[in-house]
Amino acid sequence: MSQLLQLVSPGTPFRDGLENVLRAKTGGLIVVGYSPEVMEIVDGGFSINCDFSPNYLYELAKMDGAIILSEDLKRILYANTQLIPDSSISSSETGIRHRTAERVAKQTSKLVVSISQRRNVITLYQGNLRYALKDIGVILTKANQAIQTLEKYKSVLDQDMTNLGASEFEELVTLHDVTSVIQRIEMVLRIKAEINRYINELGNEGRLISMQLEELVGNTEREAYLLVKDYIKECNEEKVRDVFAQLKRLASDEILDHAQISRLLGYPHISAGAEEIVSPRGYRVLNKIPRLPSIIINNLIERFRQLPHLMMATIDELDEVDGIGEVRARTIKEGLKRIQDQVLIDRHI
Ligand SMILES: Nc1ncnc2c1ncn2[C@@H]1O[C@H](COP(=O)(O)OP(=O)(O)OP(=O)(O)O)[C@@H](O)[C@H]1O
Repeated sequence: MSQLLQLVSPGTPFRDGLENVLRAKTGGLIVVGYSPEVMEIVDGGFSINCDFSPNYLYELAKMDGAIILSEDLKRILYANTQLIPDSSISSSETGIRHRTAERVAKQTSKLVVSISQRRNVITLYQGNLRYALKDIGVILTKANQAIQTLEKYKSVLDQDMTNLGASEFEELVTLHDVTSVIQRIEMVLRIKAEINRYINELGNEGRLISMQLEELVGNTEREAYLLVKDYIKECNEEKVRDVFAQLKRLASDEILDHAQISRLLGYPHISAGAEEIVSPRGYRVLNKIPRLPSIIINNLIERFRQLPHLMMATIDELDEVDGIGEVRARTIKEGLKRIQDQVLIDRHI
């Protein structure tokens, strides 16, 4: 769907052409791509074979019948053709143009666009997908509302993350604290995905929204990834990826279920374990220390296993880790202390 929307996003010549036809109120039926399956159901018309231009599309739409474009939308191949799709293919549309469009899309898997003459709407069909393009003003309003919601959720998430960070240094983190933060992250990511859909549909009108989104949550996926790596029972890349894949699949009410999320992290006995104290490995904290390569972070975690042990490590002990010399050991020790001080101050704001 998002690829489809990008194809017809505002600012593209194709969208300009569709808008021209819509404004002219001639109606239109357009097939994108000319494969053997399409050839089979096309009858009559003229071969045009010229470069695509929004104005040509508008002129050709004045004629009856369907227009066929090349798959890359660069050429207009045929106009004034009749499409004869298999009439046994089901269609929920009532008008002939729209019914034809839906059937052709199902039969050929090509993108078919129907522009209604009377109802002022552009409808996209591809396979079983059907999508009526919305007015840009309406989408912009929705996208702005979603950004406002996102801002609120993100600020609560930031505070929760800081509080979690502070509890980590005090060794007071419960599994419940961790699953709460993961819930919030997932909600933020879902709003982000919704806004991304609007951005796709807005094309170059969505630039400002896109910048705001990047500013607000550009880093959230990375933070979420490190958080899961910090707490998942068995830490390997495949398991971490799996947690995110499964989180995505949860229904909205399931995200609120702490037991579900604990299970994803590898803690199946939630009723007994909700208040279980857990310790992070230290991925999030170590990633905040500037210029610390990931290989060294991995070596540190392999050696000390948990953040509390890492915090207690002396400069000599840090120095013994592969890839760490005395200077770097000092930087790490100071970095850890600085992050601890900062997070404890921030928590009490
Ligand atoms: N099989 C077809 N092949 C090509 N063009 C078609 C086909 N069926 C309908 N059309 C086009 O649709 C026009 C008539 O559509 P009709 O008014 O029945 O459609 P509709 O779905 O109600 O759309 P609208 O909302 O534009 O009225 C025809 O004049 C013709 O240009």
